[in-house]
Amino acid sequence: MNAEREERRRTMLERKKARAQEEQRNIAAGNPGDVDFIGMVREWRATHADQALSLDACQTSPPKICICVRKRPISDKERNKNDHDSVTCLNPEVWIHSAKLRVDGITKYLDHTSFQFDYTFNEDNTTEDVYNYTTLPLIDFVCSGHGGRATVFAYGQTGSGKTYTMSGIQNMMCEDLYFLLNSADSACTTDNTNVMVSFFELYGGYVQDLLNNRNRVKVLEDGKGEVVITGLTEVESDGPNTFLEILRQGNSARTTHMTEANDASSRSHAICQIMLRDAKTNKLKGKLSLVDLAGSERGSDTKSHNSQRRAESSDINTSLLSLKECIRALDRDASKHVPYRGSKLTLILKDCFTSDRAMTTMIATVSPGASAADHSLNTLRYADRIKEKRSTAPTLSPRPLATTRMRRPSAMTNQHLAKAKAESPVHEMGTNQSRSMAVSRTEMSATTIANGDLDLTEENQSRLESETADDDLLFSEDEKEEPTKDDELNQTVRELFEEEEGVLNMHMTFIAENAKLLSKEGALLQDVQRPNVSDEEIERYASMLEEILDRKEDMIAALQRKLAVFESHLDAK
Ligand SMILES: Nc1ncnc2c1ncn2[C@@H]1O[C@H](COP(=O)(O)OP(=O)(O)OP(=O)(O)O)[C@@H](O)[C@H]1O
Repeated sequence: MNAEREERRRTMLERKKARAQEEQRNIAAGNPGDVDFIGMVREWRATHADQALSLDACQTSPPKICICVRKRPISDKERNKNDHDSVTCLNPEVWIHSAKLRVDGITKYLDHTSFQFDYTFNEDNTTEDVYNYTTLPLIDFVCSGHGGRATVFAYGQTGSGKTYTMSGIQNMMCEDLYFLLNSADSACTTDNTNVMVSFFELYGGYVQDLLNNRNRVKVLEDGKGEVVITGLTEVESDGPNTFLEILRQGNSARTTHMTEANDASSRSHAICQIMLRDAKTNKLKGKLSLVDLAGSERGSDTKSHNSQRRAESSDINTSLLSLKECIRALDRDASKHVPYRGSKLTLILKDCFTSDRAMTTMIATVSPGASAADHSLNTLRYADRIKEKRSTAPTLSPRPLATTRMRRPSAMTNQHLAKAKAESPVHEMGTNQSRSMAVSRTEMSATTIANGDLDLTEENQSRLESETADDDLLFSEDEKEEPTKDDELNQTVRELFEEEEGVLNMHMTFIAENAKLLSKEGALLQDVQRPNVSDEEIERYASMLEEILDRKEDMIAALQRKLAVFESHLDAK
């Protein structure tokens, strides 16, 4: 027996030493954190690496809605907190690994959740990769001169890389836009088309003009259903250099605000719109909107916030829920309703959802840290719901991408790009590539209102301006009187999604609590299985087990009640 005990001790010591060595190796490689978990993820990756497809392999004719995921590299701040990388992108899949304990409360194992999108970009992919596969086709589409509306959204948790990705995309598109406008087969050329740029922020219910001292401007929808932002600056850009300068001005207005007002940037939606207007008639020939959305934190993060912050969060949640519904509606039958009045954000982007010549890209950004896994899962679920149903792109056929992907920057533009890169917080990484058991969900039905081109003649503009009252969000008299089925539907959709969010939150809490209880049960069982356990200890075991089982029963009953109410509302609506 002594020899056996010695042997066990020796094995344990060896294991401990090997673990410590591995920990040191992980730290040296900039990968601190739970050694076992890191080891399991590493092993998982080694056995699954061959699942990743090349980005080219996933490229089809651009879908009407393209949803992709970008994972950023783990940051020094996360490393210092001993956070570890728990996200794996195997294009077109993304996997979230969660550390779990078995019933014994000791044995660790990995739980994996995966989703599949059009593309997934890992930490080694450059912003240029993201741009080439997601945004470049949209620029081509808009430049074809047929009134195309294209929108690129960056969505994700605060700090997950939305602004990093969006500012990189902005910088890269400057040149391609003019290259395409000047290409031989283009219906839009710089001779017959004016490139107009506006840049504004939606913060706390206000629209602020980033190209004009953050002036507050008004959003209004006239009797014809056209949405206009009155007083918003549109700056003409005559080439890539001017374009970069406009972007720099808009971004710096945002950045200044960020330092002044805490982390306001993460609470605002920043929208950069590039309008291609007919040089003679001012008619809109194409529009590209680049939208850096506000951080997608959930209600649970805002419990400690004051009422203003909670109102902001509620505003952001409403706009993000509404946005999801509008993009989903885009992908459905054109006769269906688009609930664009659900928020100011979607109202402003109305023509991007109601035009039959619309294309949308959603770049969902995720932080790699295990501590952000819940947020990352929420981001991926949000993106996953948008892409359930697929339709093909509008009949306009974009020109071959090869022409645009081979960008030939002029010396002068290069200088500007270098300057812009130096000024922007964007730093590039290398290149690589990286497929869900995407949960199929019940679709919410809705009905579409067709919309004509936004024709901003001076007369129209001044008429709309004179109609502007003190309210920031105005509707024509016709619109006000209308009892609006839209509003009711928006409300229903919002309520349903808020309720769904409540169920998901409760379910997640249930899982977390259940895991804790399982650990307790494991420890309890182990304790009572010792030799020579006293009667008192067995009694204590029985009473603690009863407590645990009661707690479980309560939790299951509460979750069942919430689920039943939610299901009855789903059926009713
Ligand atoms: N792909 C990436 N490669 C390297 N660094 C990145 C990448 N993505 C983001 N970062 C860095 O991570 C940090 C947070 O990024 P960023 O500001 O873009 O996040 P965000 O989602 O826009 O946050 P917020 O909602 O608060 O504005 C920045 O320091 C940025 O430089």
